[in-house]
Amino acid sequence: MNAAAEGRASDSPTRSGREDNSMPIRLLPETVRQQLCEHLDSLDVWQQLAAFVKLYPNDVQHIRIQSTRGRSPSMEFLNIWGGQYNHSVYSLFALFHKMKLHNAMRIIKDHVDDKFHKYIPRSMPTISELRAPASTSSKINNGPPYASSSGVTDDSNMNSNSLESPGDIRVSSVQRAAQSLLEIDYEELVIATENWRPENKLGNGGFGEVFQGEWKQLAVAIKAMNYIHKHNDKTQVHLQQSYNELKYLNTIRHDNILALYGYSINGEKPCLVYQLMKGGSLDSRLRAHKSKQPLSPLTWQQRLCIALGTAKGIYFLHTARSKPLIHGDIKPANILLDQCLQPKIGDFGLAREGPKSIDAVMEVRQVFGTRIYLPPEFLSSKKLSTGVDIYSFGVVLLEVFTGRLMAECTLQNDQQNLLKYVKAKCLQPQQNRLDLFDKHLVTPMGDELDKCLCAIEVGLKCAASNPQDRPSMDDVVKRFKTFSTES
Ligand SMILES: Nc1ncnc2c1ncn2[C@@H]1O[C@H](COP(=O)(O)OP(=O)(O)OP(=O)(O)O)[C@@H](O)[C@H]1O
Repeated sequence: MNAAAEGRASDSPTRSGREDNSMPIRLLPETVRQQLCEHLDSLDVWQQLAAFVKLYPNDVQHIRIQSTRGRSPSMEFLNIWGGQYNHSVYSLFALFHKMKLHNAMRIIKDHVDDKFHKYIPRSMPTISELRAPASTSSKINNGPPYASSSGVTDDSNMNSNSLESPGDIRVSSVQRAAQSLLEIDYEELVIATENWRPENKLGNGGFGEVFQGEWKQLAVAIKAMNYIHKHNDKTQVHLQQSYNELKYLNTIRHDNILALYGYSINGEKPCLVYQLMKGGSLDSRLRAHKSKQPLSPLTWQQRLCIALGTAKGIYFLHTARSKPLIHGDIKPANILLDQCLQPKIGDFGLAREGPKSIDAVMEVRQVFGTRIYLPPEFLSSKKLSTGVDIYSFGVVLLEVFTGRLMAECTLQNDQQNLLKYVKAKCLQPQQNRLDLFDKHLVTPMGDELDKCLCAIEVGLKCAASNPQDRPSMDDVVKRFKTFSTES
């Protein structure tokens, strides 16, 4: 009998003998299972879990097949390990403990005896742990560029400057990152949002809720973290929750990068305060025809301007410092639009310093980002370069001009759908290519048609499977400048 059947993980955390009289995994409430699986899927750890409990190869193969069919691999793992092999929630808790999956321990802690809670580290969760996955399981390892207590670590080959474990984060480094940033009194944010009035809520994100408000005559968006810490260690919360946004967003000033105004840590919940982007996210704008109060679709010219602005923002990230900064999660949801529909790139939770130069490649231990926007060399060989952002940008371009969203293609079980479809269309005569364009507005004509076809062509080049075939962001910006009415 292998370890999976024997319950190898059950001798921990206490090693005081089996504690398997706890609830069987299969009886975990559905909401908890769901939350747990979304979290584990976002970390992409099912293979490590399966290896740790020595699941039979045919079980592993079963999970792999189900995963390619769009099923949650973590749910499959639980079904096998918890169902077939009848392990208890305690065993699962012990397994997570061994694998340092601390947030997973937190998710199921109410279903194991209180005496084991002490095995959950007292340290505050990292950004990666706090970022509950989005509604799909496509987001993988949201971990920021440091070894996370979720057990997912980056490669030791990585430049040490870009690799700080939560324990390594010094107050001084965060203070440095926050130096030019205002510390805002929480009460001012309560007033700004009219006491977090539900009508002021812009949406929910992985970190918590986002509200709009008026603070000192300034229209702001306030991200209120939903993690309520219990250890009264506000400095740690500040360090670990805000570090990446502070470190990167606060040090980069560019018209196409979202402005971070300040932070607040003296209240009920830690908050980050940003410029309010009245046009919402590009993602919501591309889906606007489906909303209850549909907005008019973006015009072709607006799409071309959004493409140019986003390309400029990425180019800046890749070139502003001696080492490129890789955003790592370029997608329509992270491109925000101001009232004039100018784009700004936000969400630097996954940004990291890249290899030594714009053309260099480095290997990392874990993939991070949103799977459907990630290139094959990163997904399969964990090769990180500026090419990752370029590929993601290419996918975004195809979405913007075709009006077809990758997430929706994925629902039809074929992530390559959009790329394949566009590639095939581009081989056809121009007349047939007209079908490519977003059907929610009049097909472009004349000069505009040429520009939009070129934009799609650039999108396809950026999303080339071979990173060598992708253009540089410099080339992309130059190309879009010629399409734009901007001088
Ligand atoms: N500065 C802003 N101005 C206007 N709306 C914003 C701003 N920042 C975020 N939002 C909106 O608030 C909602 C939540 O945003 P948030 O960035 O927290 O989550 P997300 O990007 O959807 O998810 P995740 O953080 O998991 O990637 C989204 O609808 C987003 O468009």
